[in-house]
Amino acid sequence: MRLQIENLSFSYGSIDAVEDICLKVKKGEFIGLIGPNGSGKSTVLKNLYRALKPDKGSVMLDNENLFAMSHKEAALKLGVVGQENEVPFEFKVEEIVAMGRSPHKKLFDIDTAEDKRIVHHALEHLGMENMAKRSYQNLSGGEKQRVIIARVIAQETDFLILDEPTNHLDISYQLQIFDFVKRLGVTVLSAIHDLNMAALYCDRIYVLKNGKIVLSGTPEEVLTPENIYSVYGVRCDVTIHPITGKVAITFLPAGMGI
Ligand SMILES: Nc1ncnc2c1ncn2[C@@H]1O[C@H](COP(=O)(O)OP(=O)(O)OP(=O)(O)O)[C@@H](O)[C@H]1O
Repeated sequence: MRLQIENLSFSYGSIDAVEDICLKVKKGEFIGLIGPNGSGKSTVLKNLYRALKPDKGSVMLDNENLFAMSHKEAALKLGVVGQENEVPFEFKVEEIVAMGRSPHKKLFDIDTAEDKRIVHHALEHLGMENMAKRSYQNLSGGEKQRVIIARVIAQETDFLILDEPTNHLDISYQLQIFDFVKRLGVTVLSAIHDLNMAALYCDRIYVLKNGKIVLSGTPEEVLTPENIYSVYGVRCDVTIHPITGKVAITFLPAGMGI
């Protein structure tokens, strides 16, 4: 087991954001975390990448207590794309991506030819090589998102935690990012809003509602019209797509419901 979360709970002051979360991720799995706005997806992920500390529960990464690891040890194992990616100073795109190499280095180590090759390779994969010298702050939301994904690729971890990684991206980059991450063959835990994307890419899905996991299973098991209605209050039609062989959801506007 790569990741095992047991009974994790977290409150923001008096707001109980997530409660008794139990979740497992096996090696090589692509796991989706879905649920309505405010259901607690980011809070769970922030507790994993240690932006927050759980009030209760345990998190084991490769059978080690995640919270007993140094930040560097954790960063060598876990790559993170969070939701807030603002950078306070003026950095070039290639400098941001090079930050992904820092867990592999000691303080004051300079970038080696190998680091530069990895950074270039990551930018190339995201179609950003011609933007390497641009200032990060002047990029569009989608371009920034691709730089942050290039940075996590340059970090070369085999476990990615992604919080809405395709937020801001047009459909071509959404598919490109998920295809790319899938091809990497790494273990992934990702919050995903788009249920059709979750159906296309996830091996298993956990569903959060009001801070609790209410369902889990394969996309076929979880993404049924009944479940989607009970979690989101939205009517839909679900079929198995003839080309992808995956669940395809058509949402039904008010008045067109069954
Ligand atoms: N910094 C904070 N202070 C207080 N409450 C917070 C804070 N961040 C989140 N919350 C609350 O915790 C709950 C869970 O929020 P969270 O951001 O984890 O949900 P989410 O499922 O990721 O939502 P979204 O889909 O909108 O990104 C919500 O009720 C939210 O209002």
